[in-house]
Amino acid sequence: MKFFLDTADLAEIEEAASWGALAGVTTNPTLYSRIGGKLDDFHAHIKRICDIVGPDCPVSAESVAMTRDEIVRDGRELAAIAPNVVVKIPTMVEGLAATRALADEGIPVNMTLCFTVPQAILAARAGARYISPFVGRFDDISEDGLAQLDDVVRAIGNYDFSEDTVNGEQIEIIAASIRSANHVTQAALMGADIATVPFGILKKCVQHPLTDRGLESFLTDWEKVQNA
Ligand SMILES: O=P(O)(O)OC[C@H]1O[C@](O)(CO)[C@@H](O)[C@@H]1O
Repeated sequence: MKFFLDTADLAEIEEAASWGALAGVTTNPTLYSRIGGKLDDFHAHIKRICDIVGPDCPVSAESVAMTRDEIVRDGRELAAIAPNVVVKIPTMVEGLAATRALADEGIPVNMTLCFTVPQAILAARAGARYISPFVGRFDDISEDGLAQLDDVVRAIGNYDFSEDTVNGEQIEIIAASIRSANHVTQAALMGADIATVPFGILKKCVQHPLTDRGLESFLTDWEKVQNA
């Protein structure tokens, strides 16, 4: 499984990128608004993210347009920002149609707001390169977000979508709306290709109390060696 960072915060992206294990970034309108993002700076901001993570890390930037033609226009503009931009499009009829059009132009799409297996299969058939089932938001309505993610991973794994995607590339499932390190564990056990995680959760994925305790005792014992 790969780790993507789910944020629009440049400092968080810089720090996570410096850890050496970051494979991509996802943003959405809420995350951009949370950092005080302005409309006329949006493209420049996505470019800054692309520059930080480098050309091998996909950066998802979301279209908020509601019609096929507007989404396609938005998608082309977003894709022109940098070669690693992935256009994020909501799972809806106009979004599927726009995904097909963009995929046919070789532009990768991350189909977002995906909650069910039929939605995921339609996204795949429309040419999406990434599909983002939401875990936490499903839990929020007293459903089982992890079970739903598992269903999507298995259903997509049942078929060959290489004729549907850009250049026959393999579809990757992004476990999204991740709220805990355990969500990451379960997503990995299910075989989700990617988990996109907020910075706070990424830090929790690194930490463990036994690691801290073990480190403390190793340092204390090493002190003793030095003073022996
Ligand atoms: O439910 P949350 O925590 O707001 O997460 C929403 C999810 O939507 C996304 O836009 C999907 O990629 C991610 O940015 C995020 O993981």
